[in-house]
Amino acid sequence: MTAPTTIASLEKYLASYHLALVQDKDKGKSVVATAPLERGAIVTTSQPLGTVPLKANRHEFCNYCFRKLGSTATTYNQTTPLQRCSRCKSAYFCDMACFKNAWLSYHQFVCQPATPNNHHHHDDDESNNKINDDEEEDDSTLDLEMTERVALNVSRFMKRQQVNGEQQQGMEPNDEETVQVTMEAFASLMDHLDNHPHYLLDHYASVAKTAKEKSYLVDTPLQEKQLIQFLGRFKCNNFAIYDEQLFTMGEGTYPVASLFNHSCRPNAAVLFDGALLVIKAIDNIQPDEEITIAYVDIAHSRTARQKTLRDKYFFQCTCERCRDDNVIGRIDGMLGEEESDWDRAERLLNGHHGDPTKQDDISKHIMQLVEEEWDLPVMTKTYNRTNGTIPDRSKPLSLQYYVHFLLPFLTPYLWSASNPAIQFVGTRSPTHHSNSANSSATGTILKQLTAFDDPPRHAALPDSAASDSYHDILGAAIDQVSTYPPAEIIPFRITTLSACTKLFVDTMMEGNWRAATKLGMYVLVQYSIIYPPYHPMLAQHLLLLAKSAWNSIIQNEIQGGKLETFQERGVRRWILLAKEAILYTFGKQSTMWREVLELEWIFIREQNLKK
Ligand SMILES: C[S@@+](CC[C@H](N)C(=O)[O-])C[C@H]1O[C@@H](n2cnc3c(N)ncnc32)[C@H](O)[C@@H]1O
Repeated sequence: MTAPTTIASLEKYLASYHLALVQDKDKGKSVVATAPLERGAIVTTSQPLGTVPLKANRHEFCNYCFRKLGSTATTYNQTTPLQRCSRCKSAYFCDMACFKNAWLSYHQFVCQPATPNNHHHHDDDESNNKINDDEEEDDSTLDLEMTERVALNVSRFMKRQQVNGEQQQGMEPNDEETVQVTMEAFASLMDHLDNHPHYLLDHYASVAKTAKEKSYLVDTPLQEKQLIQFLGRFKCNNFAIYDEQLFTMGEGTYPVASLFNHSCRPNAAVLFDGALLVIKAIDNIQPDEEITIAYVDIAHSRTARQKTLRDKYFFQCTCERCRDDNVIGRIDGMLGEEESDWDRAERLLNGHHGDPTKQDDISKHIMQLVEEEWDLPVMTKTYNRTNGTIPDRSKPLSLQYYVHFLLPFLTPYLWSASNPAIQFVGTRSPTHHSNSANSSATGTILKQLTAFDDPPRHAALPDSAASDSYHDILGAAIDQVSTYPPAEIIPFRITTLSACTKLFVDTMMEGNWRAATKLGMYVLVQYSIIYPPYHPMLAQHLLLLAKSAWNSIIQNEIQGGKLETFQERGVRRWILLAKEAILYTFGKQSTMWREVLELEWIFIREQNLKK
């Protein structure tokens, strides 16, 4: 009746992906590569031991497989709505197949006939209050639901083991994640129960008690003590399940993926294929190198990241981004601190009386710059790679100068430095759209990237970035901007980034594409500094920026403006970089891949029409 104490099947599973577990004195287990892994490669996949959809939006996706309608290329035009469980009226599934799977695995136990209180049919929930109620409920019930689902799976596994005797360890390598593999990984996870604060331990105890009293768990050999241990593991191991737009849909217990340690400069990223978690290499990884993922959004300041890592995961991060002895570590000094909870509370209490350091006033100020002072055609012509101009060093570097000064460092040169296969040869040949099914994925993209009409590197600005190394280019960019006198709104601060990301979304929603493009260019500069080049956030952002810039061109033409080559060049570069990044992250099966191909197709067609 005990959990697996061996990890033989798990190790065999990892070995089939060229991975090994090693013991690290500070981190516990670590996953290392045993063979070179190419950027874009699947490091491993991980099956959920339990998933819980967020209550507030569980009507938007299948609660079993976590696919949204139309989320895959093949089902894009499918209009069949999700099917709602007719009994509880609060769970949604793609079809009978998903419903049956969910029913067998957990839904038969947790499905309660609908009452006016637990009835969550979205169409009936018109009032805002109702939706808020749902959200509050999420926090208190999510742990219980996760405990129930995981406990059901674990006890089922234990029962099967009793019947079959101890699992026979086959000799063959297992490249499939069997239940045995998942269970071995789960049993090996840290729970940090010695570190959790008292109020959480009390919460775990009460959740465990409630779960154990459920009719379907009362007779299992699992004790409350073990359920408390599960809850401890959930807290420092579980994943948010998100969609392609990176919106959270739910939470999942993924034991195999939980073996990977954290870095604020990760070399791998977590993506989801429905409810299957996929870890992908976002950089080339060498044998013996540790594979890391980020547990927190690395766009946060060092203080904020480290606080979450301490409070939720109980460790002190010492990754390269968290140290000051290297270029990546200098990013945090540049970003500074975000608005603290205290500042925010004070701002809400006191209103905001014209203090330009406060977030709302920052936003107003930025919009004024974007709408009135930032002349995109003039700036692009002034600060480009061929003519040698740099912003006046005696004046503060305001937002638009920052963007036009830094963009040439970062895209394309930072990209080509991180991926030698990308070359900017300065040819002016038109881009050929080749998408033949049998050409290799990367081959197609790289050929197109060489068709950039950027000038060759020796003609490029700034000179100090003429080095081939990613770190040198980034270091030079950081050096350059720190020599300017401080601006009223300091462009490289994290507070400016958060204001601009919000404004970028707002202006896109308003259809103000010209402003959105400028804000998007600023966000691209910051993301290029903060995220590794093939990070999913960068892929997603490049696509949004390309779309905004394209819409801006169209909007301008409708209003009688004339098309400028610099605009086309920008859109083309962002489309190509988006393709490159999407290919290595979300992959060719994703909606994003289809979207970027569509955008490219429209773009090329329009260009050809004008010839
Ligand atoms: C999801 S688990 C990762 C696997 C874990 N090392 C193990 O042996 O089970 C998260 C825990 O691993 C440890 N950990 C992860 N990343 C770390 C890092 N960069 N430095 C130190 N400890 C880390 C922390 O104890 C954290 O709570």
